[in-house]
Amino acid sequence: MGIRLGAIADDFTGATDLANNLVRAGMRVVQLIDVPEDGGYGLAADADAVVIALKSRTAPVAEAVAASLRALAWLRGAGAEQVYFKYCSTFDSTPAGNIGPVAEALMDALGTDFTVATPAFPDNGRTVFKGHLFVGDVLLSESGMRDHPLTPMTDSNLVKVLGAQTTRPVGLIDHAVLAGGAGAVRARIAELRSQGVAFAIVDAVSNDDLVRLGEAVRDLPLVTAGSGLAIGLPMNWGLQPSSAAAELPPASGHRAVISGSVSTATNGQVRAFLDTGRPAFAVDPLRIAAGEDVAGSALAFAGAHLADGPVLIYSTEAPETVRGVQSRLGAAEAGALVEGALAEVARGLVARGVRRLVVAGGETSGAVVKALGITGLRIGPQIDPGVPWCAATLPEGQTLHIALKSGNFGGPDFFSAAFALLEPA
Ligand SMILES: Nc1ncnc2c1ncn2[C@@H]1O[C@H](COP(=O)(O)OP(=O)(O)OP(=O)(O)O)[C@@H](O)[C@H]1O
Ligand SMILES: O=C(O)[C@@H](O)C(=O)CO
Repeated sequence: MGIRLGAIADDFTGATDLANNLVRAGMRVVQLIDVPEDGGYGLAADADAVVIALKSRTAPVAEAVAASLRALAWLRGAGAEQVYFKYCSTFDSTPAGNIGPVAEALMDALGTDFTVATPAFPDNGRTVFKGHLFVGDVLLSESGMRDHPLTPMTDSNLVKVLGAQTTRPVGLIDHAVLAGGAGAVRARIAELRSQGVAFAIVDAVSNDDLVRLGEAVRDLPLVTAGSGLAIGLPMNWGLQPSSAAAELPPASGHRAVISGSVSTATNGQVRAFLDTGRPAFAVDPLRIAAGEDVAGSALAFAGAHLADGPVLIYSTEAPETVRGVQSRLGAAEAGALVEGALAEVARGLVARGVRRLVVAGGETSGAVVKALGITGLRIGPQIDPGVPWCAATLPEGQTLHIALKSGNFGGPDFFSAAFALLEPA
């Protein structure tokens, strides 16, 4: 039997976030790192859903479209009955805008003239009302996303934002329709379709809204959303939440955290870890730039402390410190130096017996997973909203438990909570 749902995610930690919500709603999920090169369908054996993680969010439009179509072809080969295009819950898009063109290309390839679009994820404070996206209590355009270096979001009106990214008409399914249940949503979809509307932004302020929407879109070949809509889809295949969907092999081996994230949430989590007095090593980009073997020093430090419990290797710093480094080295160069060093640290930690690894930061996660040669992840139990433990089979055959944390996700004691979750009950 093939998979039920096939998903294409436009970034790495976003893919894990989606997979996590699907698992919580009862699906067994495998996340693939990019499209497998030669078949690779064995990776999807016994999965209900496969999420393919791309790096297409900020790629040039033509590249994002081509990668998404490659992923679609693989998912159809795996038997996917419905396709889910996952983007960020803050609808991150460059001014050129990849969400519209990718969605259009997927619609054309699937031969469908209509789809829905909603980044709502109420559990993480993302809600859509009258087509406007809120982040916590403020409009998207008044949130920190306004100043994002790659994807600044200065308009909260998603009908307008998506409308600027597509030649096709964009409409709205508003909260009053959602309140009427799945039947009312289906009727509104039929109405919009008859008017030639191709995309409907959908309001959702609660998980109940997303469950109603999930039921209503059961027969659409393509849905587009943040990770929130995932909670309403598995039940369309008769699947119910169950802990069995999140089962991973038992975990053992040394524990470590690698943090290359510079976000506010991660800064707090690193501080909380340091406050516990556990061993921690700071990676300084300026020392790497000066030619010092910082990764080697970090590994020597870790080697001396791994037996005592989790070790943290981090480059996480407050925004003003990061800006200072970036002004001396250039932002891209600083990022590349740190990612290279942390990737080497990851390889060295695994060689020293680390089998439970937490990684903080989307770019950092991508660099670490690539360095470790991981091609697929089995998704396990949730640590905090959007972040599950996963199990990966390393190229040498060992199992590595790994958690990939998006910068802004997780509570203040995330690192300790993560390891506690893996302890036998
Ligand atoms: N001290 C530092 N100085 C300069 N750049 C750094 C420093 N520490 C990390 N970086 C770089 O900053 C970038 C952080 O991106 P990353 O995606 O890993 O984390 P994030 O942006 O906080 O999280 P997310 O993208 O998941 O929201 C990486 O390229 C990383 O190498
Ligand atoms: O939807 C989100 O906010 C996250 O899954 C994400 O995409 C992080 O980059």
